[in-house]
Amino acid sequence: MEFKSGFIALTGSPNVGKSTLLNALVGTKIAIVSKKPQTTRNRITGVLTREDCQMIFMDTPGLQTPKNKLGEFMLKTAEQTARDVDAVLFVADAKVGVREKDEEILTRLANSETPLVIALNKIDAVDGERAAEQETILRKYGKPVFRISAAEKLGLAELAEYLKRYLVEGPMYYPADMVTDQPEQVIAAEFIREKALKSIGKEIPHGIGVVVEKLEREEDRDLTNIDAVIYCEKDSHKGIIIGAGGRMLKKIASAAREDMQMLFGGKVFLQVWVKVKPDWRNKAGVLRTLGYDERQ
Ligand SMILES: Nc1nc2c(ncn2[C@@H]2O[C@H](COP(=O)(O)OP(=O)(O)OP(=O)(O)O)[C@@H](O)[C@H]2O)c(=O)[nH]1
Repeated sequence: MEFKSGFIALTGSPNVGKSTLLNALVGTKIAIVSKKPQTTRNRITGVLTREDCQMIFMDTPGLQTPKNKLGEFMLKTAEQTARDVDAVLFVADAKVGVREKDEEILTRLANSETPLVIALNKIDAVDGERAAEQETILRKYGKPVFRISAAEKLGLAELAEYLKRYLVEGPMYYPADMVTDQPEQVIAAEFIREKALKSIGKEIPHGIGVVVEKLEREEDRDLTNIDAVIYCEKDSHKGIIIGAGGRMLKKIASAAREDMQMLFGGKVFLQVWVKVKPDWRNKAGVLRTLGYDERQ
């Protein structure tokens, strides 16, 4: 039996459930899920290994009109990824419906040489009629459309089976037990960012970045020591993140620590600081320190 492998880009508008889908397909919490749009900023790779094949998923940042350097970088990364892969999996949201922007992107993707597969997600949240209506819109592009629910794990086996046809005879790029190639620091930072976004709600819209400055293992004690900094734009935001008596920061850190313990195994000792760096999103240099490398 020949072994097949390939790279598949996950793309679609913000908040349609790409990260949830990646996690559901790969089976371990890697990509970051949040109710806020635009939470995926890194190209997090999920690896699905089976006896006969390996699929490497790229979780691309949402495609949208860029508003600042970070946005420009995100769009560029998404488009580059779509060109370099064996297939593109476009995710649409049955709840919100197919947007004008989705149709623009689908038109572009359908005309490109890379095979395109479309998934209509969140079918658990709509009735059959609504799902059928959205599916009709998506079928216009003459590409396969799958109805799925990433959250309820519906239709995922069929989707994965279909995607296998785009794999090509090739090596196992990653060891069978590996689920991501992101450096642990980046994943740890994403965990903190996700918890902060969830806890702080709308008060600091996208105005934070997280850097893990130290990640050291003490194998004999089964302990990982992590130091991280949350960057925000304003003093008032720093106050919100820290919270009265430091309670908010404590809540963020302890929730993040739980996820880290699951990922790294053993105990995690986590220390988080909050620093103000005005306008951090528009500074290419800072973006690089935060792990968003333009050269990728
Ligand atoms: N009802 C329902 N909700 C879902 C499903 N999949 C994802 N969601 C929810 O949709 C929201 C966005 O999910 P994400 O996985 O973060 O979406 P994303 O496309 O990765 O978002 P970006 O990182 O902004 O591009 C979260 O609140 C998820 O819980 C689904 O199948 N059904």
